[in-house]
Amino acid sequence: MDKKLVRVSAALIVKNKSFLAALRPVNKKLGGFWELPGGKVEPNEDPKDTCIREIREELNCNIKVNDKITVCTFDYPDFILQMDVFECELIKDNYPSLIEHSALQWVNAQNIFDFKWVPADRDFLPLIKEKYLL
Ligand SMILES: Nc1nc2c([nH]c(=O)n2[C@H]2C[C@H](O)[C@@H](COP(=O)(O)OP(=O)(O)OP(=O)(O)O)O2)c(=O)[nH]1
Repeated sequence: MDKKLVRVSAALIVKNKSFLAALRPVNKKLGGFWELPGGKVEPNEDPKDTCIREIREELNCNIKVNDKITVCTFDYPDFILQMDVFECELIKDNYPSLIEHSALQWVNAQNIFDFKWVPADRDFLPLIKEKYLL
């Protein structure tokens, strides 16, 4: 049987040459790995709107979504991921809250590869480091 294609939108929330990473809870799929905040695109939803909605749900804050950085495709054992990654910024006076994740962390050029990232994200982190953190 063909694997299911799962469409996801992820937010690279950039601030002062750092971006926000979130730790997936251990009881979830890919638990204990770090990811970009975001989630599944709903039917007929614009992927940019997915980012805005998910960041409100997961971090209780408002973001502005800028350009698409990359589309990441990854073949997981049980599904195929197709994830749009957008450059985002926090709207003034918005601060992320820990709601659905186990931890949040600002990541910079020095510590980016110290985190245990979800497998799909490992592919595009060098690009992010070069473009946004240096
Ligand atoms: N948000 C996010 N998801 C990612 C990233 N990299 C990556 O492989 N994924 C995967 C993990 C999940 O399988 C899927 C995102 O969907 P989700 O956030 O709704 O996942 P979930 O496990 O919380 O949801 P569910 O299946 O329990 O409903 O994409 C990433 O950087 N950010």
